[in-house]
Amino acid sequence: MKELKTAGVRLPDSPLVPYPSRSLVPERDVRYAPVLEAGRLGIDFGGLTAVDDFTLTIGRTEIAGLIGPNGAGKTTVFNLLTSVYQPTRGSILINGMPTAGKSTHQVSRMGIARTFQNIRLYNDMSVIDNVKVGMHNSVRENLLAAVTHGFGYRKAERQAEATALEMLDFFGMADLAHAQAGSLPYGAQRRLEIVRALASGPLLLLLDEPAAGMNPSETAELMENIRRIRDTFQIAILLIEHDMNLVMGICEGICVLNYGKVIAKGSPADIKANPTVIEAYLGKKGAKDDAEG
Ligand SMILES: Nc1ncnc2c1ncn2[C@@H]1O[C@H](COP(=O)(O)OP(=O)(O)OP(=O)(O)O)[C@@H](O)[C@H]1O
Repeated sequence: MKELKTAGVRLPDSPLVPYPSRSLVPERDVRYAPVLEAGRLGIDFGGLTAVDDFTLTIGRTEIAGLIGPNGAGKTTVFNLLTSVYQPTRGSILINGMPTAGKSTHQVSRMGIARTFQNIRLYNDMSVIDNVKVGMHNSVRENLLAAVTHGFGYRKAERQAEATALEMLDFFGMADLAHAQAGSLPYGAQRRLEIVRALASGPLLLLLDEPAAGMNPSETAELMENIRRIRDTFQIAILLIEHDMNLVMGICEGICVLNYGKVIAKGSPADIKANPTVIEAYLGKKGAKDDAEG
């Protein structure tokens, strides 16, 4: 397996004591404390309870899915996990540390990165500069050095450039490094968003509808890339996705939301066979066909 020199976060060398895992895939990551523990999370917008009693544990190297009908509260969960919203109730631990009261930047430094449902790149900037923006976590100390020691800053810049190129190469995009981000084809822009999120060195990567607007071959490539990201960087991935082939094909554990509440958790096989999910989300006939297929 290709080892990136500079990017990514490694699991600790010596395993922790056995952890009583409550993650979506209990047999995975049993020796490590979970990367995410969300406990009884809830948020109200005025009179509307968008998310309620949301409890989810994600293991260190788990690929997990968050699914549910339109308006179920999936993006709101991402906004809670990344401190875009502060919860009305409940708690979030990232790598064992509470996020209560933290800003989005602080939570990013704690190890969460995300992509958005609608692509949010700096279209006028180059591809590589977009990746370098994503690296702000690791180079921020060096920005201070820019003010105090010019040499340190130039060295940090060179390192950032090399790391960004290495990351782009990992996704087959090194030759596009100096193209304008906004000029890339749609699929490449989506890939760049993921590279940029990864560049911050997260422990947990949140992908909001990564396959939206992709054709079947782009989706197949995306699935392969998601697996490669997990295997190479040894991080956890939580994705929101409506493409059930992708979700069932790639996620080891799935959490289903309906009207802001968790209605099921389990393996793809469990979810496909769960009558509550079939009724609430997949549609009786579609889910039955899928489960039997
Ligand atoms: N800032 C907000 N103010 C008021 N209501 C909100 C806010 N954010 C989300 N909501 C409401 O919370 C509910 C959940 O929305 P959310 O976008 O999380 O659903 P979703 O599952 O991501 O849907 P989709 O699959 O369509 O993206 C919706 O009723 C939405 O209108």
